[in-house]
Amino acid sequence: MVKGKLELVICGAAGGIGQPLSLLLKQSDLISHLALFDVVNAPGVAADLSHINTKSTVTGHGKDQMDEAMKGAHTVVIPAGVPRKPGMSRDDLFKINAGIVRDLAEGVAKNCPGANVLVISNPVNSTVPIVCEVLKQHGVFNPRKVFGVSTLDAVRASRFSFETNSSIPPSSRVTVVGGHSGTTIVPLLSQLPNNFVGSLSKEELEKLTYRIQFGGDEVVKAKDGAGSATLSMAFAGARFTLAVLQATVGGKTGLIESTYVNLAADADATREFKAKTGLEYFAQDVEFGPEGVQRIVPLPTLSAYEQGLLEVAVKELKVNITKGTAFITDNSKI
Ligand SMILES: NC(=O)c1ccc[n+]([C@@H]2O[C@H](COP(=O)([O-])OP(=O)(O)OC[C@H]3O[C@@H](n4cnc5c(N)ncnc54)[C@H](O)[C@@H]3O)[C@@H](O)[C@H]2O)c1
Ligand SMILES: O=C(O)C[C@H](O)C(=O)O
Repeated sequence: MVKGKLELVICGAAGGIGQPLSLLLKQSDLISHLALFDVVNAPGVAADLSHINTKSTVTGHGKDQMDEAMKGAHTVVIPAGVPRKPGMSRDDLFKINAGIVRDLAEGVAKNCPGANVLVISNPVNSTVPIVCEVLKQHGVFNPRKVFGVSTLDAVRASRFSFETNSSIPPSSRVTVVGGHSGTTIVPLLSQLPNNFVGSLSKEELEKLTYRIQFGGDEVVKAKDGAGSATLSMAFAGARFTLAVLQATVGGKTGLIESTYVNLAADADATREFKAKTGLEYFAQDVEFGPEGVQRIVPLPTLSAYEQGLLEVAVKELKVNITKGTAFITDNSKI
């Protein structure tokens, strides 16, 4: 095991997301050691990336080498698991991915209990509760360090808004709250400048919102059985991961991204929302700090349309969260 100042592990590193994500993160000087873990092909991907002339050392770890990959890691990114095929919902992935994510969370608890855990594997609305419950069972849960990576929703919201009205720069950040599946995805387009929402008809706003909510399905359909978003996800995943690293080790302040977290990460700021909705997890704007979540940014005033979207999202999230939590609490191995 090669040790540097900051080790980042990618679990599922040889996959459709894992490979381009590893490539993008190999370019970061914040990372000293990039450990690539997968049940297949990790050594080959690592050998390839290790030839890139940037700072980080890259190592590959196969099926029985999760512990060595994770030992002492600062940050663990998890895109491990199967993707959707046409006609499937993200929840249809639960029966396979829940066990994969559970086992990886066990590895975190054992090898790097203080690590940031960035969950990409679907269904995110349920896999984040799985990670949290496993860490709780081991007595190492810190809600400020577990993140559901819903950044792709924000990336889509920015790009699709620009396509709708080019007064909104494609690089503008859009707050997207709720969760990461269909109608749990609530883009707060009313927060965009230049009276963006006011410039849209009701139909245009509904069409844009729907495209953001179901952007994943658009890619699954277009890939026609070859999987789901990988390259745009790698882009979004790298943006999110680097924001976490810049805040936790890079000394940067004020960085904000929408991300799906356990609301205990900022209990004071979310107490009223949690009491009103009954939700323990929710995607919201988070400002990063040295310990992960610095604060959860209070929800802005929503439009009547967004309030309606939120009410639908809350109902579905409750089901998703309960499913993930129960997978661990009702099947405790410890
Ligand atoms: N959060 C998001 O916005 C978002 C976006 C796109 C895809 N996803 C999800 O990401 C996941 C991965 O998608 P993909 O297209 O990269 O799939 P993929 O099948 O191309 O890659 C998955 C990788 O995980 C590996 N793997 C499987 N079991 C493992 C285990 N126990 N330990 C370590 N590695 C393991 C596989 O060998 C494979 O290399 C899917 O669940 C997909 O739904 C999430
Ligand atoms: O749609 C999927 O299944 C993958 C991912 O969650 C996405 O939003 O692209």
